[in-house]
Amino acid sequence: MSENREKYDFTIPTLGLGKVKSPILLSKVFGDTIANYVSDDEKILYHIQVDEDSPGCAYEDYGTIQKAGPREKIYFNPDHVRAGIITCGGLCPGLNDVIRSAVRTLWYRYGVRRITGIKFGYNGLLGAVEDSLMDLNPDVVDDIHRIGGSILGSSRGGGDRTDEIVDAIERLNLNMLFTIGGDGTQKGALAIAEEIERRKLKIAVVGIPKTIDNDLSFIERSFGFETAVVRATESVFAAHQEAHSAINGVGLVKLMGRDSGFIAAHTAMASHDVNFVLIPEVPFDLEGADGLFEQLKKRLERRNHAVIVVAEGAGQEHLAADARTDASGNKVLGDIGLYLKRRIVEHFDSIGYPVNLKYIDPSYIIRSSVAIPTDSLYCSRLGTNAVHAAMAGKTKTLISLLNNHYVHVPIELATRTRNYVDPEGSLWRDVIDSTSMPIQMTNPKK
Ligand SMILES: Nc1ncnc2c1ncn2[C@@H]1O[C@H](COP(=O)(O)OP(=O)(O)OP(=O)(O)O)[C@@H](O)[C@H]1O
Ligand SMILES: O=P(O)(O)OC[C@H]1O[C@](O)(CO)[C@@H](O)[C@@H]1O
Ligand SMILES: [Mg+2]
Repeated sequence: MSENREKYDFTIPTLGLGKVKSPILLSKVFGDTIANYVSDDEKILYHIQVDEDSPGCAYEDYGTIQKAGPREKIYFNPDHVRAGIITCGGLCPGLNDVIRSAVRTLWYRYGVRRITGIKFGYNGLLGAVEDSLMDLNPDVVDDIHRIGGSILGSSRGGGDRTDEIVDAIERLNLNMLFTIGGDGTQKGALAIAEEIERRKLKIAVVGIPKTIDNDLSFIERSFGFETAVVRATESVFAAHQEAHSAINGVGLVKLMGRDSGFIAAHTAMASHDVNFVLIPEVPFDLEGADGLFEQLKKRLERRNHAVIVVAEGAGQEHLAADARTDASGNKVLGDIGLYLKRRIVEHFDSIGYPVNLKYIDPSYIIRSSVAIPTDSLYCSRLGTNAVHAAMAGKTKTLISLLNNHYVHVPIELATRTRNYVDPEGSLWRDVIDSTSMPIQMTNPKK
């Protein structure tokens, strides 16, 4: 097993040595009940699974990751800092919590007074919108955790115009940029940081990973994900209630999850009412003995009602090919929810076994909602650690939670691959167990 493990290079790029004494007064002594500075040498293990048969089974061979947190010596003199914060890509619960925490840490902990919010993502830096800048301070961000969305707005597209973006960053005199966004945003951030390096500028680029789909690698759980699952279970409860109260009732709920079915998988397990979970990682048939129609019929004959959860990226093979992409280059997906709704009703009508199907698509209600407390707390800590990283001169770096520690992960590593539900892993196995979805449905013979 351990032979297959890849060794990752977790080296964190920096702008230079930290020579400035941090204005945050912490301790270097363990046991004095005062929080300690974190040194660059404090690391955690990436792989914690131990395979006892293999020599040197864990430890350094498989990568150690630098812990995030306040450094005793920092790179930037806080008086000289001009920080920029940007949110890009789709909305996600907790964006405002991250902004709030970054602003408050810059202001109160480091004494930074020049903080600029860039509105509507990378397009805001490209002059595509009027009044694209916003001064940020603790008063402005005081209550923003109580509202969903991002006070800065967001957008797709434009991220590949790296030269123009760096020109704008130079014009604004920024020396640190916080990029809050998903894989696309962070790929853009890396390109920006590389151009900054080519121009021999000293500007830190630190990412805070955001994706409601939970599909970023090297991030244990992305912020907003728990909120999404909580909100999604409310829709499943409604779908179940409707289905349970009808003759041959079928509740069909479509959830987000473009390439990865984490929200669908977790919601199914958290709600205990779901019978069929359809995710992008696991193909399924509609027709045939192991197809959805036949298995749904069996379930209805047995229990009179059924609930199906489908992730938006599931079953795309059933839909007409669509070559379109959005402004960021993401593939435009076919609407699998509406397709299933139509096909299920048509099929059961055609066999003289009509069903009463209620369809719920709560996607944007979920995505724009306020973060639940556990997510809010998480966002606060990500924002704070991002500021510590930038002040210490880290760049091309993401803040992540791994093995229950806040750590620095190179953006290059985090954006190299996507995080998927492993059809052969324990999460999907437990989904199958808890829903009793027939296992043969998940292995179509094509
Ligand atoms: N490969 C890339 N290089 C440079 N910029 C990119 C790249 N991919 C995307 N971007 C830019 O990043 C921004 C956000 O990308 P995108 O719309 O794909 O959302 P995201 O950050 O992946 O978040 P999510 O998928 O959660 O919505 C856009 O402005 C887009 O132009
Ligand atoms: O409708 P939009 O804004 O293009 O975003 C939809 C996509 O954004 C996401 O919510 C990711 O942020 C995906 O789950 C979804 O596919
Ligand atoms: Mg993305």
